[in-house]
Amino acid sequence: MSLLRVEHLEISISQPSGFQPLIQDVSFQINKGEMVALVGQSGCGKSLTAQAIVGLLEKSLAITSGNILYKGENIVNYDKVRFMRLRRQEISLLIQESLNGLNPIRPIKKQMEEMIKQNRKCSKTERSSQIKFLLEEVGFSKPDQILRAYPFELSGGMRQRVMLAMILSLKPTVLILDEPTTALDVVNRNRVMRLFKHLQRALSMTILLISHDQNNIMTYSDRIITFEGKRGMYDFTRVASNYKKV
Ligand SMILES: Nc1ncnc2c1ncn2[C@@H]1O[C@H](COP(=O)(O)OP(=O)(O)OP(=O)(O)O)[C@@H](O)[C@H]1O
Repeated sequence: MSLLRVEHLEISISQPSGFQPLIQDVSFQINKGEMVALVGQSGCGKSLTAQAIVGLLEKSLAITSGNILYKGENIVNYDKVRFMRLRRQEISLLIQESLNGLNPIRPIKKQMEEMIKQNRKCSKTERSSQIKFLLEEVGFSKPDQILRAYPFELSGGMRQRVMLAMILSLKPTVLILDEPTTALDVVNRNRVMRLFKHLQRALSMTILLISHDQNNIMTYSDRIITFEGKRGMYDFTRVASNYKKV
């Protein structure tokens, strides 16, 4: 059984004349433990689909048709509380704007501690060693320096890796990455992509990667789902068997 299945999804914008569809008839499925790339031309609906999956569509937008099945359950009509729980416990979305998710006037340590405290009961020692472990996992060789820093003291790429460490502390089953590496330089881009691959394998994490970076897609994804069509409303699935796998 697929872990996540999107069936004939239609997302519309509310206008005085009624709902106008922005994307229509989007269908695909993702199996547990896969890294799947979602690709397609700009504006075809990749980000909207990701936002719909985690219940973060803007107020003016709505799912007007179709289903989103997670572990067999249709989550389309979840209320705010259930979506919040889903995002905390099951499906995390990392987007460029996540960079703004850090509080500029609180040191990284406090922010990471709070995130873990909110979501899991563990001792202070356990929490502190988990935080360091996560920062090392995302490529910081001196986590203590990062923990003392304020967000404004870090580069965009470093802040993104901190956000990623915070999201990983939630131990999501599914990680949706919307253009996760655009703020990073080439070295960190490759490092972060290798990290995602490692997480996929080590934790059997399921990853949905939205990216325009052909290199990332070809090198790291197991499967590619392509949105095609004039209005960004078609899709098909292609197994990336011809690509070099890492
Ligand atoms: N809040 C919104 N209000 C109105 N239209 C929107 C909104 N968000 C997205 N759209 C429209 O919905 C369509 C799909 O947008 P979406 O951001 O999902 O595209 P995308 O495939 O992620 O594009 P890109 O690759 O450029 O990020 C586009 O036509 C876009 O203009």
